Amino acid sequence: MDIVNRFLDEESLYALPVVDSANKAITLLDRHIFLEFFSRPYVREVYGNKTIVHFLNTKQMTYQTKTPIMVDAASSIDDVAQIIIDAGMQHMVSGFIVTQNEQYAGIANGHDLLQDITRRKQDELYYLAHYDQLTKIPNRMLFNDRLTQACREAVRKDTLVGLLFIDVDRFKQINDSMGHRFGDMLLVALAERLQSCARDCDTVGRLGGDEFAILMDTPQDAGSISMLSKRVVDSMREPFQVMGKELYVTVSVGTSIFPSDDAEIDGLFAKADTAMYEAKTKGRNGFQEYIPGLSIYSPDRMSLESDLRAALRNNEFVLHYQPQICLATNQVVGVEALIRWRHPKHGLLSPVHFIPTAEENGLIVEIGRWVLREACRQCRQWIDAHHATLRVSINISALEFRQADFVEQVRAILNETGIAPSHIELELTESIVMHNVGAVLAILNELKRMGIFLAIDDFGTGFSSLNYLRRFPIDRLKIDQSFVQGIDHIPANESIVRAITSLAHNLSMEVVAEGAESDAELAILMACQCNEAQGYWFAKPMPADDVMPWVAAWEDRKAD
Ligand SMILES: Nc1nc2c(ncn2[C@@H]2O[C@H](COP(=O)(O)O[C@H]3[C@@H](O)[C@H](n4cnc5c(=O)[nH]c(N)nc54)O[C@@H]3COP(=O)(O)O)[C@@H](O)[C@H]2O)c(=O)[nH]1
Repeated sequence: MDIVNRFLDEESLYALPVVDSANKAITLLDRHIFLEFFSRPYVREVYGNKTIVHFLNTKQMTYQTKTPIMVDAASSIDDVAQIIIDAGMQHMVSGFIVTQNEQYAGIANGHDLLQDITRRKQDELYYLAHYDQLTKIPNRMLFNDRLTQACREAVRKDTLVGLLFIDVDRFKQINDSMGHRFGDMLLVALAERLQSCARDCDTVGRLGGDEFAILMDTPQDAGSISMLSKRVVDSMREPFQVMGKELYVTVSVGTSIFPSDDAEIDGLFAKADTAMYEAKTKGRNGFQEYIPGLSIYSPDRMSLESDLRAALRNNEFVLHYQPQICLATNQVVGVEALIRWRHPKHGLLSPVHFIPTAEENGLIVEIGRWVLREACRQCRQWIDAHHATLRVSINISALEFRQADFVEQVRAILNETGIAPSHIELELTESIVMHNVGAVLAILNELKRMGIFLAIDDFGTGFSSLNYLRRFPIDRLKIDQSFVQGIDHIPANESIVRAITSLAHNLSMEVVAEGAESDAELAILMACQCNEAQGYWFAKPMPADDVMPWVAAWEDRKAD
């Protein structure tokens, strides 16, 4: 072997330093050779111990072999370290030639190697324990630690600490439609963007999943924390380029301040989390500071799951309805059914608190069936009592839609409640319809044959193939509210809404704009030729009993 000869010839090699490079193929010279070459005093000791050959359990190799022992190519220097340690050879002076593809790499002194590896192992362990492996930013443990330190420092100096809790809107949909690798790459890009918003003295951390946090060190006042929150939300306006695709992402941010909101770390997190949910409830893509009175509801996943089962059993869900207005006639043409949870302890909870978990644990199928039945029953009652001609739009989750008997379930509920299919619209997301397109097309065609209306919800936030879109029997595209909000002063939003409207009209679809809140927004939506709109400008979602009186009042107001 070249390497052996070279090794034996070049005594000077003995003095070379340890080469410490992980993930290289490693050759361990047979101890017979290095024992001859290296320090005699240690012979006895090594003889007395297990040999590496023995340790590796490589049967064909004996102690006397002159052939270098090849460790698996995937072995790293850490494996060697493990061998040294396990074989009880800490006291060996020298003995390892580390090569890659039989290239000389260096000579290791047992002590040095061990020390070096121990130090690096410690560094690695610290890194693993404190940094998120995907995004390379501090993980929850290190973030908590820094927050604790910052709060101690703040007490000493009588200053403040700001906590921003950041959740990516609709991350599950992105993961489901684009795959987990794409989702991972997006999280990496998000972490970078968040870091670009913060100052060097702040800490940006990943708490897990699609949750991030920023520790704002010694903010001047609550205004500085709001400014950072706004910067974070605004920074998402630029689309992300991930794996050759362009994607618009929004985030919801909740903030809390030490010590005014809470003097304990857990309390600060709970309050920022509560504020974040409030931001989501207000339509996502925004920030909210914690204000006393916001109901704190942040159960762990397990308790939420069992609470949700109990909620189904105890009939704690309720539907609220938000009017949809035809912009040409100003008439109420439909209502969207939106679920709420009348929680026995926490009052009326927004779906942002429980729909994502229900989608993860599968309970959404049962909840969705309840929503469908209840919305159909309610619509039938409005028709019977008020001769209403309303259409009720119902949100359908991916898991519900993918049930093998979804169409049959819909048909059975329509029959059971006696509602005509032309009063019902199902809202599906882009991620539902653009997945397994052949099967989806068959289901959509079947629903369409029944006479049900079909809409794509949150249009613009996912990926739609225009080729598929034109083949689907879709009646309406609902433009996501993130493009509607601020449309009067964000030129990009207006361009997006114009593009979607023109696309929809060319495909013989109508457009509903979601989240219209101001006169100015509404004026632009009309100028963009949107067919319908819904949003707080008209009305917030309301209990079923308020709908007909609201419709009557709207008609009266129109007549005046
Ligand atoms: N699978 C199901 N998902 C459901 C169901 N019911 C609701 N949801 C989904 O939960 C998300 C949050 O819904 P909600 O808190 O009800 O918020 C809706 C509106 O209240 C809100 N909205 C409407 N107008 C405005 C406005 O002018 N400003 C503003 N800030 N928010 C407004 O938007 C939500 C409507 O969302 P969408 O469905 O996209 O039209 C939401 O994702 C619901 O889909 C359910 O039964 N099943």
